[in-house]
Amino acid sequence: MGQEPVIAIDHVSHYFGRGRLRKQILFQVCETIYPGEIVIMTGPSGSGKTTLLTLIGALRSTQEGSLQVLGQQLYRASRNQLVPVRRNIGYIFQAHNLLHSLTARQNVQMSLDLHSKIEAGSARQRSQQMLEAVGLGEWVNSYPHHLSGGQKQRVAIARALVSRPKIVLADEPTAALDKHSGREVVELMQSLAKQQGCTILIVTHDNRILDVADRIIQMEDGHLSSKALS
Ligand SMILES: Nc1ncnc2c1ncn2[C@@H]1O[C@H](COP(=O)(O)OP(=O)(O)OP(=O)(O)O)[C@@H](O)[C@H]1O
Repeated sequence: MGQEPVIAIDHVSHYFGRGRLRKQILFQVCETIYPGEIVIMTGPSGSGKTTLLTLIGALRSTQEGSLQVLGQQLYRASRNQLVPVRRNIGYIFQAHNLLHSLTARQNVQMSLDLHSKIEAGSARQRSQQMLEAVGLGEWVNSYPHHLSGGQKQRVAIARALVSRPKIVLADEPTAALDKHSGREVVELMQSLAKQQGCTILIVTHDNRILDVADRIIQMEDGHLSSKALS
């Protein structure tokens, strides 16, 4: 492709447990993901998808192999080296993890507060605009318990994208949603990400959203393979 990869995974293995209970979960996984790609990872429950996603997200330590994310080697990286990588990643999880005591806007703005260079007034304005972009302009001051499942997930998307991350990692983003809202949510992620030029990696069991991907990869028993787009 002639471009630097955003994510370069080279013979990454991962183990849980110690001693006799030590169990290998990922086996020499290799994969390269380029800027702007939307990649969907599918595969059976327990095959290691979330484990790989959290390794890429620098949320757990790489034990074996080489894992480069945004040019930073994560294997043996120091805490200080991980912080800038995490700041450039937007995370969207199945349980949207919104704070119930904060309004939709405050939940979104929280993610900008981590970027100390953005001053409060502009953080507020950007959060508001992002909520408008996900169709929640009228719900900016609502608390999560007044929002539907789909609306909460849209707040989580606004929160993940407001800081214009270079990578979005989403774990089962549609699991709690009905067919219509699930589709809406991924199409929204797709269009916002294309506008911002970011790379998206989605883990899903949801066959209804496979067509948003540029590429589908399949995890099976800790082994990753490519899957032809039908
Ligand atoms: N912290 C942990 N300690 C021990 N084993 C774990 C831990 N986290 C995950 N596992 C095990 O690792 C394997 C892979 O789990 P992982 O969550 O990565 O699978 P998955 O493909 O994402 O599954 P699902 O689709 O059900 O979310 C499973 O057998 C799981 O039980």
